[in-house]
Amino acid sequence: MTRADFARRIPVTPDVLDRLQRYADLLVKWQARINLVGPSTIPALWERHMLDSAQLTAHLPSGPVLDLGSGAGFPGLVLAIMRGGPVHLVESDVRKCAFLREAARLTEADAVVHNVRIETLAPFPVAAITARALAPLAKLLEMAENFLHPAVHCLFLKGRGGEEELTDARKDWMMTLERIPSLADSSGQILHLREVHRGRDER
Ligand SMILES: C[S@@+](CC[C@H](N)C(=O)[O-])C[C@H]1O[C@@H](n2cnc3c(N)ncnc32)[C@H](O)[C@@H]1O
Repeated sequence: MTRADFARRIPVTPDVLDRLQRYADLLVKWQARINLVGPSTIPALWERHMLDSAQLTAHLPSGPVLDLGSGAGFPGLVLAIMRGGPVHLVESDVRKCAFLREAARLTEADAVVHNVRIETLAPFPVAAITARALAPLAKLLEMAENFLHPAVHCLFLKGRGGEEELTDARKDWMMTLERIPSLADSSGQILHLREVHRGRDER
């Protein structure tokens, strides 16, 4: 998938596309020095990373977003570029945070980088929580627990194992669930959770 293919799938302004390109260029440049994403995924950057992240914009409520384990900025930094912020990027690795700060500066993204482990971050109000490739769902909800409230939307990008993770998470958590097929991965889905709270459905 090229940048032009991406723009055919996701409606974006020329300005946003230009800022995404700046982000892509910086990522390729830094990737030579630090491992930001799997090297084999670089040729498919616009599909595997940009489209995969950008598809979440259609499902996000307005208001602050918290992106857990942002790594090189997927999906959080793409969302900050596409829809404005604030998007809070939580990442424990110091070098990845240096990259995220530089990428946010260069793309004029409304992103706040928190170089901490998510478990230690003092909670603040957010409208949505996003994550990709951080942890299985049950663990992810534990990590997000301080930020959960009935109105928060959780949008988690999941691959093939999503169903198994759901079964496991439902042993300890109740939620309203919508499954959305991924635009970027034929075996993947977005788990859109609302009203997440601890408990077990005994019906
Ligand atoms: C597999 S990477 C995924 C990165 C990105 N979300 C993506 O999909 O490309 C997971 C990232 O989460 C970070 N991480 C792991 N545990 C964390 C924690 N408890 N708090 C904050 N970041 C964490 C790691 O440093 C790593 O960059």
